[in-house]
Amino acid sequence: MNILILGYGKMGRIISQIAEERGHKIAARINIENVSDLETLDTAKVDVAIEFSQPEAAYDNIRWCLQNNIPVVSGTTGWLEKKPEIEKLCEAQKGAFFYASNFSIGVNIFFKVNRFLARLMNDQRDYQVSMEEVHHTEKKDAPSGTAITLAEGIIEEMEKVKTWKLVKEEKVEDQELPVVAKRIDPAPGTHIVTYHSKIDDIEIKHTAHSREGFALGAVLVAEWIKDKKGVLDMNDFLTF
Ligand SMILES: NC(=O)c1ccc[n+]([C@@H]2O[C@H](COP(=O)([O-])OP(=O)(O)OC[C@H]3O[C@@H](n4cnc5c(N)ncnc54)[C@H](O)[C@@H]3O)[C@@H](O)[C@H]2O)c1
Ligand SMILES: O=C(O)C1=N[C@H](C(=O)O)CCC1
Repeated sequence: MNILILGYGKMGRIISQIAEERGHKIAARINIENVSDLETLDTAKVDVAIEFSQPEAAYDNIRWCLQNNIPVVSGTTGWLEKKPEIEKLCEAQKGAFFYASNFSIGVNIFFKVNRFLARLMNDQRDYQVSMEEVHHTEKKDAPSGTAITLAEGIIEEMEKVKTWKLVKEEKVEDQELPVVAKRIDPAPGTHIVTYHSKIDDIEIKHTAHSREGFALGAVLVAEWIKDKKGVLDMNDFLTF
């Protein structure tokens, strides 16, 4: 396949490397400095775009792909207030748009464990749920997209939890799920969900050891999406 890389930073570089190791060609590597290269790119020769850029760039990048009939796989976090507009455009263009806050298989298993635990804890009124995420200091958004997906899972499963809130210390109203975001180098991504009571704590934790799992997941999805249409996510891709 001919893959367009939109965002050639920490993630874009690993994605390019894995894509080439898997026999794909890179049509172009686009960063903030060479966005204008898109004007002369032969879009007919691009099979799929993989977009890992920045919160303020993702919407325009994805819109450009859909307008040029290029299936697009995006992992950029921190721009999701505009996602409904992209979904509308995707349907109107009869295109393909795939979004995941986290492409690693391990985290997607963790998402399921998180929901299962939240369902069990729904009846346990003495426990207070909280979350902590740890990422490297260059990360632009907080909390992480992964933390938001975890929080949304908990909110859907637990009646008493109505919203999540980014906090410095874990002391909030009973209806709010507190999320603490720590920035410590070189952390590629750690997420901890804790249920605390006077008697005991229950904790689940996922630690990424590198960015490889995110990047491989994105390339595998790009291979899978080539002939698909519509608004898609990890529930469409994964078989578990
Ligand atoms: N979904 C996942 O699995 C996952 C995993 C890791 C990171 N991420 C997200 O991916 C994004 C990128 O992460 P990163 O660590 O590679 O960041 P990074 O800062 O290392 O790289 C981002 C790159 O985007 C480029 N960029 C800026 N504006 C652009 C534009 N208009 N068009 C194209 N490129 C542009 C920058 O030049 C930079 O090189 C972040 O939002 C991060 O949260 C998601
Ligand atoms: O390094 C990042 O930035 C990451 N972003 C994603 C998120 O916000 O959840 C995934 C983990 C790494």
